[in-house]
Amino acid sequence: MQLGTAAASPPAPWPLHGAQGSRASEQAAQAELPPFTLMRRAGTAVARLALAVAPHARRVWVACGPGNNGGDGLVAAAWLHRAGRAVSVSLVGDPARLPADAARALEEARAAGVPIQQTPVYGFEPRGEDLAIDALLGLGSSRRPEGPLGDAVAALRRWPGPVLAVDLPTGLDGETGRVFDTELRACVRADHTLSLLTLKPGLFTAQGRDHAGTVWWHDLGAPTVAPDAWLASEGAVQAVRPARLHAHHKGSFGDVIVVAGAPGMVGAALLAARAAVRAGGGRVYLVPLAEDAFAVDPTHPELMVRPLGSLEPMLRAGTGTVVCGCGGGSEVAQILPAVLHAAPRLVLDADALNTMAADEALRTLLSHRGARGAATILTPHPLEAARLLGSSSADVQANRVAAARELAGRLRVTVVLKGSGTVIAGPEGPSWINPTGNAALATPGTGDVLAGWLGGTWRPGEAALDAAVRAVWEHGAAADRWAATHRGPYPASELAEAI
Ligand SMILES: NC(=O)C1=CN([C@@H]2O[C@H](COP(=O)(O)OP(=O)(O)OC[C@H]3O[C@@H](n4cnc5c(N)ncnc54)[C@H](OP(=O)(O)O)[C@@H]3O)[C@@H](O)[C@H]2O)[C@@H](O)CC1
Ligand SMILES: Nc1ncnc2c1ncn2[C@@H]1O[C@H](COP(=O)(O)OP(=O)(O)O)[C@@H](O)[C@H]1O
Ligand SMILES: [K+]
Repeated sequence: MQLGTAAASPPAPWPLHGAQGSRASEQAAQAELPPFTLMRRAGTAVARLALAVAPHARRVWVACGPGNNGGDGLVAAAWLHRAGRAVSVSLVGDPARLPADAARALEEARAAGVPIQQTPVYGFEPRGEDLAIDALLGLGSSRRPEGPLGDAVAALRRWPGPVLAVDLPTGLDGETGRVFDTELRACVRADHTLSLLTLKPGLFTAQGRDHAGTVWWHDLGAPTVAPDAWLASEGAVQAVRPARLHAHHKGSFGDVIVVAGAPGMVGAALLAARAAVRAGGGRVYLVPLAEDAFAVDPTHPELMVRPLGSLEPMLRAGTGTVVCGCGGGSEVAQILPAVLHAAPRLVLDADALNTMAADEALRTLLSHRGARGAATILTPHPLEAARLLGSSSADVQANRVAAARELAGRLRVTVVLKGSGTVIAGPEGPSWINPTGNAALATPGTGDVLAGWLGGTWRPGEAALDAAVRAVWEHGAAADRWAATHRGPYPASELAEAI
């Protein structure tokens, strides 16, 4: 099934399994089924999808690797050959060393009369094929493809026609979405990927989206194994979208206090506050950190602008969600202790995060919030997360789910690790990956909008994780609607009005 397909009711969240979970699922299925059953199902599913995505294809090239991923490709090749397609297989690997299932697939493909070329791919150029199938490496992939495998990947990258990847685009780590080759060259860029047995998280975050194309999933009829993470869906978001009842009044939704905007950065605070209004926050107060800031937002007179001196009494009232940090500069340091102490629900972004990264005492205050049941959501981009973890953004990007989880556990907070495939993680339970959003969001201020949106949508009493999953989905969905009719970056001020 294709993810996101329109259905009578919006789809539930999709279960994601990393390498360990996928292997556990494979073992559970193998234990129940006669030998070769899973591979036959896998290869057949690949062949059927090939015909569905490229019904015109008369000639198909299948690049098969040295493991069971190659075996899936060989089953698909034989199936397509029997269906009357002109199939050519390039087998990269020693036929004598194939695992048992793949060896059987090779035997059957040969018996069916599929032309199979060995160790060829160097210098391979298309000869009129209409579709290429990447069955080089899947779950067993652990390092940069080199030698003949690297040549085959290069040939697939030169390929001008559509590419269907079996299980994973070769060169991509299915667990993390990192490309093994740090220069991002030795990885197939597929138009379609059919994830087999389980859906792999790496298809949806880090470099995964750019290499997987449209993701499809076939569970091969295997028993279900508890997921490692969830992919958010419209249905999952609807399930946690709070109702606006007829009898609701503005006090029903909770106040929002945006404390942000150091001198020269007041725009960031405005973006957050405007988004909080749009998100349905009850009363939205804007407390600029810059003393000479405006006293009213003329285009949004519903925003209540208050001087910094009024913050502490407002915090003492103890009911509002506080959004803190957007464009906060070094000035944010002065108010963080009070905010950490008093806010019942707190969203920390940008300079609030950088300030905490440099101040252990503030981090201790933060983790104490978790211990006393006060909820906090951190919205770092990878560099901000790295500063908090004492690592590098490359380390964070190498395993985004693990990094978000580590940070959530250390500080006892909910973490929204932003970027392609935003990760939402709490200290316990499965994490979430968000599939909405696109590179139109890669422009200044869209993170401020997200922080404000989160503050405005988060209801008193609601779990931080639910609010975060919903806000990130809606923020990305607005960008997807916009990108359907526009090119280039999405101006943050327009996004703040549109979600
Ligand atoms: N078993 C079943 O019933 C089912 C299996 N299924 C299918 O099997 C796939 C997993 O198969 P798999 O475990 O054999 O791993 P696969 O990805 O084919 O590669 C392993 C081989 O590649 C080699 N290798 C790795 N990286 C390399 C590199 N950079 N450069 C060079 N060599 C490299 C590695 O060598 P090694 O690392 O051990 O030296 C090993 O020889 C899975 O993705 C799915 O498609 C599903 O259809 C469900 C049913
Ligand atoms: N390629 C992308 N795909 C999806 N979302 C993206 C992409 N690039 C950026 N975003 C989103 O845009 C926002 C940018 O936030 P951030 O980096 O904090 O920018 P700023 O601080 O300028 O507002 C985040 O929500 C992030 O997830
Ligand atoms: K593959």
